[in-house]
Amino acid sequence: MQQEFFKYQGTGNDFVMIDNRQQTFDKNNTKQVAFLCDRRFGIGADGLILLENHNEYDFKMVYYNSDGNESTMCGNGGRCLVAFARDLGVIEDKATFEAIDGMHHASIEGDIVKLQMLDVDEIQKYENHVFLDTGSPHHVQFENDIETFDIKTEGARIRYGAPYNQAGSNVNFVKKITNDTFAVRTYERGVEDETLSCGTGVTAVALAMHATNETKDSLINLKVQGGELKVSFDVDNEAYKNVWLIGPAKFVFKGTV
Ligand SMILES: N[C@@H](CCC[C@H](N)C(=O)O)C(=O)O
Repeated sequence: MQQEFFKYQGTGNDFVMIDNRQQTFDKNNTKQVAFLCDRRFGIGADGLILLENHNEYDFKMVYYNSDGNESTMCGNGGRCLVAFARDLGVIEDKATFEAIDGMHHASIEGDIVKLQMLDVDEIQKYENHVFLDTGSPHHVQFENDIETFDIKTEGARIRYGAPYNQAGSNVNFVKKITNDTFAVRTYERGVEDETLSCGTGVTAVALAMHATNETKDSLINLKVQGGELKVSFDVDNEAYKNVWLIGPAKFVFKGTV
């Protein structure tokens, strides 16, 4: 059977999008998802996302990593899905949708998508790193040599090492640029490589930088390999609420495979 697809990217984190409102996509076919994401034999993407109908909300998001397995929340993918939903005529400029980590609000203006992320009330601080879950698990650590650092080798070592082991964590390397601006490079679990941007990752970095007093700001600029994102939040005691991930999400091309 021929499969129509749409390709979107958010700061270089790229996704195959499929309109699955008619439930025609075989959701358990891990090999097919991995094939569609393969950059040499398939379309090529960091992940694949299904847009499905939802009883209560505008739509439902189902996210797969490029290894073919369904995974936890993808922030850039969520932003791209909002752009896809707008382009399909499912929404106008506002959306409420369900993802694996719960309900999300979003808005879109041109190609800028604002996506509300999970509230975060547990941030684990260690001597050399911070761990938190922003819809997906994230290890955050400083790396001053960020431009030349071997992200893939070191990221994989941390991702597969204790305490994460096989279940794994995404790994973010951070360099402070100014009090409200940080450079970030991310090794992504399920892609098993560096991606050009990670939405839940930069969200984790912004909250981790605030929680460790590296910044007092609540609107943080994140420079990633594929562009720039912003994260804003409110702080209530030690909890982070009203967390928004903001940045571009763009249609690239569509086709049939
Ligand atoms: N690219 C994503 C994160 C996707 C999930 C991650 N690879 C995992 O399995 O934990 C983002 O933009 O948040």
